[in-house]
Amino acid sequence: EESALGNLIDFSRVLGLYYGDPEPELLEAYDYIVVGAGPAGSVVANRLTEDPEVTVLLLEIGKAEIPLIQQVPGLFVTQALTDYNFGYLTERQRKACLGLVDQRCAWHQGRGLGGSTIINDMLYTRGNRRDFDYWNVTGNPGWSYEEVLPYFLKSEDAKIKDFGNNGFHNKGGFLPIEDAAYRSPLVKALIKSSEKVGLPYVDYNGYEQTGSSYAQFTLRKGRRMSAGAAFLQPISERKNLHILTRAWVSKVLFEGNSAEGVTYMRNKKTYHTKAKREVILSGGTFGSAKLLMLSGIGPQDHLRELGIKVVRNLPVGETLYDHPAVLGPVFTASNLNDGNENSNSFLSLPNLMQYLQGQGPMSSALAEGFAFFRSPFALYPDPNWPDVELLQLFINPGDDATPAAMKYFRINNETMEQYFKPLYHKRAFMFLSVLLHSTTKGSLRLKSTNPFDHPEFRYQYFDDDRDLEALVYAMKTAVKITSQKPFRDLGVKLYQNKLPGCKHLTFNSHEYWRCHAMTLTYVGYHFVGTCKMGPRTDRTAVVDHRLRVHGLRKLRVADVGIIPEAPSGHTQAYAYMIGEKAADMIKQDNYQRWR
Ligand SMILES: Cc1cc2nc3c(=O)[nH]c(=O)nc-3n(C[C@H](O)[C@H](O)[C@H](O)COP(=O)(O)OP(=O)(O)OC[C@H]3O[C@@H](n4cnc5c(N)ncnc54)[C@H](O)[C@@H]3O)c2cc1C
Repeated sequence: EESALGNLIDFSRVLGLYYGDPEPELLEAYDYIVVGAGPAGSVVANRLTEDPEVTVLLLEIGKAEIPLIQQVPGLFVTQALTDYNFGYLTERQRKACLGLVDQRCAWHQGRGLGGSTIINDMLYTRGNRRDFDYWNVTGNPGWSYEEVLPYFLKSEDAKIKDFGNNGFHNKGGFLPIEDAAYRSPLVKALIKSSEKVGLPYVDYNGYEQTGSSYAQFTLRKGRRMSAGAAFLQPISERKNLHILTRAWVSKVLFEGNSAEGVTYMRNKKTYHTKAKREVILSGGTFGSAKLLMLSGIGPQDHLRELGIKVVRNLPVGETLYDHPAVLGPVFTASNLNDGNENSNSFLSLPNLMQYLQGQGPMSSALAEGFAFFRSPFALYPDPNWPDVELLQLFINPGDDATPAAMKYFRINNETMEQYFKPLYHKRAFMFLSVLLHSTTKGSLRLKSTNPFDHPEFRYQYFDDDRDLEALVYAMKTAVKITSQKPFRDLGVKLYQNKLPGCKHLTFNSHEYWRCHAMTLTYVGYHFVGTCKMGPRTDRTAVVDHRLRVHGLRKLRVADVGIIPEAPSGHTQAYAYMIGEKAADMIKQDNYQRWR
């Protein structure tokens, strides 16, 4: 990350989006201070400043987004190689990431005005209605599906051809949700083939999630719409919102048990700013947990070990879930001549010309379609509550002649050379097999009291063997789906080359797929739980149902870190919804006017 070009020259000053005066004359105190401009923080800052009387300071470590590069969906994997990524790594894995460099997976996390939505894959999924009903009945009133749906809708400006008018979508919000402008023949085959194995074509953001579908994206006319572009840029004229980039918040300041402001560092100087009403932490699952602990809120033994004065003993960082995933299975498609053979054909002038008109493969996030279904290892008995997902991509890492994909996934040389490289001149594609309800739980702690240090992660993929078995089931289902006629017509065949490390096993056997998953482990990037929401009686909870930190005043957490269990969907939609709901709760609790 230190060597990223953007760290030496700040291109965002000239090429970045404009969100208002980048060096506003600061007030001594603001009504609200929001820490972190990811999707949740951007929504909170936007909604609270609808009232021109209310002042908000939004502090963000990263920089303005550069649309020229970051809004190109087809360049998705390269975004994580820039300094818009914190560049975290897992600890060395025992049963996972075996084909990756040092047996460590990349835990990319975005930073900048938009947070991870600047570097994410733009897939928009709301999970399952049962997630929210479960949160609601486990001590979080107000979070049932019926109660959160209006907040999903509030953000949304949907253009979805087949399902736009089914009652689960809205028009006119800040956040565009669109179909991809480009669809490969593979995703069409996915929908038809899934139907043949009993997975109907559905709006997975609609009434029921089980089935297959074209993905919906945070795109506008083939360009990425980050949270910054969607929620901050359009309100750049508001004088009551001050946005500071490159501002690293290092501490929340307390008087007794009441949050009174923050300390932040910017341009090597330290500043203190006061909050008259509240401090809202939207630093993301890792950022908010880290900041709470640095401020004395966390497990008291851990804080004392580091010499941090304890403000409140709470289980911050003690819960950490992800969606464990696998790169694969991989398939070849001998009858497919769609021009997406490899990076040579993909990064072509005709494709670039098409992209400029919001079309063609470069306008696509590379992932195209989903199938959501249940494995026999599902945690919850409800038959309509899928625990696994297949995400179909129209390419594979072997298509990339640049080091981008290899670095993004951390694929080691041996695996790249022997397994993926032979596919460069063949038309091949892959699935990502994803486990939604992981039972493997990890934790996050501080490495030191230095706010710039990465957190210490304790998370071992497949710690619970059930997670691995569920993923193997998903991979076998991918093989079943691709053996149906619509895929066969495209000449689709399972790629039979064995992975290094799995060569002693019979190809396509149960043991082989277990080995594949352990070798080519992928990360869901859906980290949740470090600031878990739950009632005071829940000894694992950090915030209550109104997102107030237990036992403290004037302090809330509003980001995906509050999600109590591994969710049924990718998490950006959750973040936008949490931001919308948090903003309303803050207004209610502060008797603030809103439109
Ligand atoms: C590579 C990748 C791909 C993904 N793909 C998808 C996808 O396709 N679909 C999907 O639904 N989800 C996806 N996600 C996940 C999704 O983007 C996140 O869940 C979502 O962005 C979380 O939103 P958030 O507001 O909670 O926090 P974040 O997006 O993490 O934003 C937090 C912000 O706070 C800032 N911050 C943190 N600490 C401080 C501090 N101390 N001071 C000042 N600022 C601070 C950070 O710099 C960051 O900008 C992906 C994530 C990644 C990393």
